[in-house]
Amino acid sequence: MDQTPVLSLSQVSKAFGAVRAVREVSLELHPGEVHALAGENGAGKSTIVKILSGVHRPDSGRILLDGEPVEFAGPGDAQQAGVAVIYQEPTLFPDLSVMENIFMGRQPRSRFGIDRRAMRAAAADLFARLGVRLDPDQPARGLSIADQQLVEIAKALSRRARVLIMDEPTAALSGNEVARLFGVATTLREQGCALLFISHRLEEMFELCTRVTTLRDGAYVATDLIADITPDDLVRRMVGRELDALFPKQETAAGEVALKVGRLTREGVFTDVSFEVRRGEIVALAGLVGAGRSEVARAIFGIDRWDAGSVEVDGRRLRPASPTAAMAAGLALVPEDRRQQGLVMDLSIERNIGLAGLAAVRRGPLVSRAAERRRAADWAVRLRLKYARLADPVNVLSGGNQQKVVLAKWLARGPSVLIVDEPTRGIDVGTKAEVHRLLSELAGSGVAVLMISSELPEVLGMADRVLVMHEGRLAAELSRAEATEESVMAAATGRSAA
Ligand SMILES: Nc1ncnc2c1ncn2[C@@H]1O[C@H](COP(=O)(O)OP(=O)(O)OP(=O)(O)O)[C@@H](O)[C@H]1O
Repeated sequence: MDQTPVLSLSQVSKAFGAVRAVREVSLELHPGEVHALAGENGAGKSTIVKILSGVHRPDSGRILLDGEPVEFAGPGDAQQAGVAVIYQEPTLFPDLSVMENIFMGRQPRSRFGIDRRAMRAAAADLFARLGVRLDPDQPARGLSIADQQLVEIAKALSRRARVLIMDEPTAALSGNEVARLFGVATTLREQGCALLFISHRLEEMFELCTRVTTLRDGAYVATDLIADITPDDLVRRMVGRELDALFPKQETAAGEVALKVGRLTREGVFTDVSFEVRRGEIVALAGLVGAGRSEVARAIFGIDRWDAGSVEVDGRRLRPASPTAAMAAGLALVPEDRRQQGLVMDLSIERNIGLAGLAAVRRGPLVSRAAERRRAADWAVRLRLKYARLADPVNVLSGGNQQKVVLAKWLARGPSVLIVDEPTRGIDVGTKAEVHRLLSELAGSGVAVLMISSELPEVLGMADRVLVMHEGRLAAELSRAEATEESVMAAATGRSAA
């Protein structure tokens, strides 16, 4: 590439105390390219994003804008320079309309005040440029995450952003929404924007990106043309070793029914859901985002009430709407939204892992700190957690490593029925295989596992049976042999009868 990059980093380093998050990393973003930033959990990707967007200042090294050194004293400076970040879950003002969110503080004015007609036209124009349909007058409240991201992208465009950074934007999107986002990204690239794209899904990097820069343990590994490398090459660059099988599913004989859900209904959310999970089985709950899978899980675990039906664990009926009763019966739920439901952010890693399983480390009325620490250390190794000290608060961990702490917290409890909602979302390829092996081992040891997953390869690779939900109902039950990409998608989109 002979043009000058719009934005680049040269030999940039950043440490947090003893943690050297980014070490002498260089990165060039050219107009008209989608550049992937790859690396395992804790490799330093988000730190790079924060340096590019003016949130963190590098300890050493330079940021160059159009080839000239710049300093971003804060996010405002980076924004001024045309750098915009689209986060996985944007934070719009719910009570304002789509167009007010876009033009916040910069509304077009006429002699009589804010010119709503001009604002509406400008918003419509931005959406037309992006090739998407959204109503400028709609309130932001109630927009899907995918639509909220589009509002953020429109906002960035309206500010004439030249560099768009997307930090794991696809993690919470459905297949169609990902396709739409990729369409928008391609349009922006063709219009001359530079895009930096972060994802843990290899296929996405290969579909969308032109080049990829890989980080490992904060250090720069390589920048490659996507066309020149294979997914295996990329994994090797990220992990620094060969990977074992990604779906190490053990064959197990199914035992007694451990979880029995009968005609469970929550009005307006899901209807007449019945199924069983036996000891030793991994049953996947598949379906599109919004089909009601997480809602069923939350109701089973007692977080949400249900209107009709029953849940039995080991033959005993559960008291509705009581997570305490569910836990006492041997049920565990690893929630989808881990930050809000899974962790106490300013408590230490070891205390967070200990939280759900206090009984196991309790001697008399006291919790043994030594036992808690040993157990936390043991799980940290098993899940390849990247941390400085177990006494550090979980909020200093990278996003993916926080996910691992939630997993550890529930796995450490030794449940008899484990419900995992998107167990590997945000988790890097190296650890994904590890999590799959753990789930498989747990099932092998007699745990009944109900796994909600939007990743078809994970569903097909791990499940003994696949239940598919469509619009709040079970649309199909498929054996491991019957479950294929086509059969699951057909049921998930309502194209096949139960
Ligand atoms: N504010 C902070 N204080 C202390 N350590 C931090 C802080 N922010 C990041 N770190 C550490 O820096 C390292 C890199 O973290 P970063 O969030 O950049 O990783 P990442 O590649 O984005 O990971 P993931 O894929 O899990 O999101 C991690 O070890 C993390 O714990």
